[in-house]
Amino acid sequence: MEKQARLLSSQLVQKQRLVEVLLNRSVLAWKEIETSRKRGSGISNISETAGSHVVQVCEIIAVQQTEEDKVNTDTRGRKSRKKAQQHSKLHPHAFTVSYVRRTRQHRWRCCDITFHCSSQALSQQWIQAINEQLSLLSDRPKSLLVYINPYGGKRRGKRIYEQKVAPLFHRASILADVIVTERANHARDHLKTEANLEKYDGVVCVGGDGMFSEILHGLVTRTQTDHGVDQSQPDADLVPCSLRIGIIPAGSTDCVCFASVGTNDPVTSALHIIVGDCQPMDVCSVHNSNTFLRYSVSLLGYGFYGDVLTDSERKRWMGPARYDLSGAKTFLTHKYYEGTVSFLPAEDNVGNPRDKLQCRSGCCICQYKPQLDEKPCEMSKEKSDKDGSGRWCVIRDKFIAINAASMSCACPRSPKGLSPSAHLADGTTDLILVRKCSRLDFFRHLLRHTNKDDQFDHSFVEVHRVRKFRFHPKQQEAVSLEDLSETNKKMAFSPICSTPPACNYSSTHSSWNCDGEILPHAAIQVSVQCQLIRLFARGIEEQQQSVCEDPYTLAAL
Ligand SMILES: Nc1ncnc2c1ncn2[C@@H]1O[C@H](COP(=O)(O)OP(=O)(O)OP(=O)(O)O)[C@@H](O)[C@H]1O
Repeated sequence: MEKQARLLSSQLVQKQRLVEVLLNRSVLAWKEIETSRKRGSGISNISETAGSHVVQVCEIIAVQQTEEDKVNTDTRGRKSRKKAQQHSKLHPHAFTVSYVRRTRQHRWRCCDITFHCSSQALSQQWIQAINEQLSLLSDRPKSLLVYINPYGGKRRGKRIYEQKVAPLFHRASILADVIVTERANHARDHLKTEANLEKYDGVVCVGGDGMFSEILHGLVTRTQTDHGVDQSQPDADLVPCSLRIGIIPAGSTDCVCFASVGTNDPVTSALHIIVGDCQPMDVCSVHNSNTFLRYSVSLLGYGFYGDVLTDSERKRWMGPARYDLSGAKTFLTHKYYEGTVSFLPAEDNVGNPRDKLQCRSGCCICQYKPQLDEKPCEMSKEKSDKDGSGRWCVIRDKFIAINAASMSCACPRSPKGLSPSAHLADGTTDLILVRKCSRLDFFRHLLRHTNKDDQFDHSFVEVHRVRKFRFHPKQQEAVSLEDLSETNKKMAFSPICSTPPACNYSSTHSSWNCDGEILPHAAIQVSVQCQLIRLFARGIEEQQQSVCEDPYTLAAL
């Protein structure tokens, strides 16, 4: 590690103890001089070695002069107050540094530390030196456009923003223009056409996954329009969005926030925005022929997950309990759907869906840049087919579920997620095919989403990491496996009907669940757009990362 030049160092007072404080380009560090009393530190990103503390400059939120009436508020009891008064006579000026402190389960908090100085000039010198370093952090946003869905989740979006997020933005001197949405798609439409995006360094979404999807569609569509790209073309090379998106979780489902931060906590998300984190994210574009349907960042599910969503939408009045009821009902119905899945395997990807390598902060699989020459597909049992952009694999079968997971889709119900090793930004999606099987086998497969067993380790399940895929349903009756008697077998394999409504389209086809929205088409083509957007996040940190202790800084103290 290269020795960093010392920018400033002084003996200051912190909580009535004399400390040596040092600032260089990367860290603010301090160490007690009077005593070397060891304190229980708990979980923290401040490195504490024998009374020395280190905070990374990039995790400092702000520094400000401490108001006089607050100088002694950190003292309890009469004795310590008296001692504090003596100290404050000698060190009447103070400045407070607010910084990120990690707590449990990937949560961040904003902590304050106050240093007392003997002179106003010294206090100002410290404030100026720290502010100068903060001003060099060019990734930090200065101006944000915030959309709040007042009806998301438990209708607490506005309160969450005003009480937990706005004060932090204010402290970090971030200007925010706030729009409280008045209808569904208000944010999407505003972003698409009206918003003056040049004014902002990022867009913030206060709401759940549905609200995030609005922001995603608005921003991606606007970017393509501004660059003259026609997003209705399935093979169009979409232009990545320059503005980052911040997600303040305030919905009933906040999967995207969870996958990119590791927790659904508004304060943590606000702090990731303030420090200017950046997490690239893949986006799937979904088309039907030359018609653009939607973008997806998490799950595209046909069959089981499509049916659960369709049924649960009819039960919205029940609240979140509708998902359990619809899940149970769909499971008992046990339908399968016949069709053809074609996919372009991501053979140049360094990972695979069963390698148990989870996508984490600084993920090497997402950072790997593959060569563009694609090797031929080695799957012998499937027919292969060329479309000029690589070797496609084709599977015709009866499926209970076809899922494409562009991220792990981990949530409290399924802590590992649908595809535990899926990556946020490697340009692929994990295509999971669950073929026709018994109800018991399907139950065993579902159960494995909740325990440590490999959910892909079943003869009727296969998983492929792909860059593109297509699905074409066979237009025939979907049947309940339970009722598969000779009579209805005949019906199940009856000739393909020419007009879908004549053979009850809704029972022969499932719907696609596209990040929680129902798609009206069964036949779709999907293309993964590598790193099309960026979030104010850094991915899930491997463990509670302590800052690397800077030995030179500590030695200098
Ligand atoms: N002012 C508004 N009035 C009604 N609907 C809105 C408004 N603003 C946004 N929406 C819509 O509300 C839907 C749900 O919002 P959001 O994702 O924030 O909450 P949620 O509780 O997680 O959603 P869900 O009901 O899907 O679980 C979004 O699809 C969004 O388009």
